[in-house]
Amino acid sequence: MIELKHLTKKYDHFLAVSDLNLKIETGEFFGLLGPNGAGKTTTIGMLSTLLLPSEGEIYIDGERLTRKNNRLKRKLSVITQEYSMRQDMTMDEIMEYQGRLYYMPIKKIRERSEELLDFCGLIDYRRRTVRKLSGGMKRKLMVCRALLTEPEILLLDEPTAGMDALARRQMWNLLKKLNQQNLTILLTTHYMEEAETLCDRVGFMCNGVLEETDAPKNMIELLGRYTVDEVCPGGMKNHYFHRKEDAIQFLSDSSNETSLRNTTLEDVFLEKVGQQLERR
Ligand SMILES: Nc1ncnc2c1ncn2[C@@H]1O[C@H](COP(=O)(O)OP(=O)(O)OP(=O)(O)O)[C@@H](O)[C@H]1O
Repeated sequence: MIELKHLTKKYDHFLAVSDLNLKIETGEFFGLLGPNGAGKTTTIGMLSTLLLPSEGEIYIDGERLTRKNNRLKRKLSVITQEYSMRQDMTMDEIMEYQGRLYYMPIKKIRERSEELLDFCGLIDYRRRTVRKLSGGMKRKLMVCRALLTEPEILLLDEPTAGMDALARRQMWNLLKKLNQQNLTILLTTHYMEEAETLCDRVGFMCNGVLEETDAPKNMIELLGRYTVDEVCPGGMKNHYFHRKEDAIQFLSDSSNETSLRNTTLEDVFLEKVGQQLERR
């Protein structure tokens, strides 16, 4: 279990993450959502111990996480937004290099690499250099590399940023399969559909503050499962309804162009975070 207690990060006097309290259960898939600059990457940075909190603590399975606690740090693996891999190395070489960094026996590195590259659908490309991989393949390779040391928790900062629709879905399937094997996953994303599809729970962050956490389904239920989009003279308006009959009644009463659809997590996000952003 991951536990963040009063986690706070200041860059000089700028408060990037403010008094963040959050529990993520073992085996949970958690999504941290928020607009640009909300403090998501900073939170991942503190969890990976690359950044030191200004205040507060992080506990993993009840034990306090510090930079010096290598045994505890090995329970976590992080995938950042940058492709931090040598262009001239093959997949096999990337994996071997990583394993050696962690003093893994070569036999174990080879066995585990084979298993992971196969699991991620990369085995046929294992002798290809990073330079010749597509963006999606590079991201999957980063997942393989992060899992080599058999972590229990995977932290992913925008794992599908810039990916095309097919590569994104392949990554979703991969992350789902890993989570089904009881890997705890914390990801940040700007894609609400991604969070709605993958996450057991999501948290909305805005201006360094974690506003709300819940299952996407619950958030949608609370707002209203049915949305009517109405084209008004001033722009598009959304109306949310708990009962389909009420939404249909609204449609027939409206003189504007209207359409009925299911409410999505994106609607919830725009309702909650969008209003705060408009005030900025
Ligand atoms: N090294 C730094 N020094 C000063 N300010 C920083 C530093 N890193 C981040 N910030 C600021 O902290 C705030 C949070 O940044 P962070 O990168 O955590 O946001 P984010 O939610 O990950 O954004 P994005 O979705 O754009 O990646 C931003 O206002 C950012 O400008």
